[in-house]
Amino acid sequence: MSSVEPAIVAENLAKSYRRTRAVVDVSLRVDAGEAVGILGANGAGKTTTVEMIAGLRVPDHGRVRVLGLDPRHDRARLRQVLGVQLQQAYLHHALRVTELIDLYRSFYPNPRSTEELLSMVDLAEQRRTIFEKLSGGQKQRLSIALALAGRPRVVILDELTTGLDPRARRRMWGTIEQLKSDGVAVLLVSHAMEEVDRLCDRVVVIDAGRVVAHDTPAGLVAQAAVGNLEEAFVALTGKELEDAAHE
Ligand SMILES: Nc1ncnc2c1ncn2[C@@H]1O[C@H](COP(=O)(O)OP(=O)(O)OP(=O)(O)O)[C@@H](O)[C@H]1O
Repeated sequence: MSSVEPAIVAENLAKSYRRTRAVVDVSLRVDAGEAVGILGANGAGKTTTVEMIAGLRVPDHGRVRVLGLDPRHDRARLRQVLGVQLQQAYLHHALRVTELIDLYRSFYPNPRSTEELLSMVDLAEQRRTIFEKLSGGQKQRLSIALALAGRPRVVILDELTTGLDPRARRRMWGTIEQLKSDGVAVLLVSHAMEEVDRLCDRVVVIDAGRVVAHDTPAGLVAQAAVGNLEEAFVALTGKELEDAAHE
């Protein structure tokens, strides 16, 4: 594998659920050490896109490679290099935080230590808490720790900080910046403009299953001739980011 190989390449992805065309045509690329954001209104096709990239859904059309691996055929090797945090984590409700972390660590040859993971997501005090007793934000932080347990070279994060308080959010941003400087490739689905602006080198704007813009945050603002990323999003898609209004 050459060092210039992109971490993620997705070409012309499409996926329909019965009559819903969730993803019509999405292409994107993420290189090592960069973060690429996917912005889109509710139902735009963001989660479906990242699920196809992670190998959790089979595309109707298109091609995905993650570090040169085909998610459908190289599943076992992919699991060693890819960390995925999805919106709904299906975790064993009766296990304690450290039991879940240690379970995930056991999947990898050289995992992060339990202490490092607890500290990265600020859950040291909850180490003995049973999963179902965690708050929503704590559950989310745990799912991020689990995604990072195996020192992945590629990370997919769906709604990284939605529902987290400002302190936890800043801490997660620091974690992502550290991952980037360690050469990890990050694909980030977000509704939070401030987060995308701060963390993402490039942004893919999706509307109704298609890429409508793909540029740096500053490039999108310039393209739309507006004052900030949120205004650029509205100008490019004609939609508000619903969730952003509630943050
Ligand atoms: N399992 C499914 N079965 C049927 N339709 C689905 C399924 N998952 C998603 N959809 C539909 O596909 C479209 C895209 O959904 P998707 O979850 O990919 O969008 P999203 O951009 O991630 O939205 P959100 O911001 O609300 O999470 C929506 O119309 C949604 O209702």
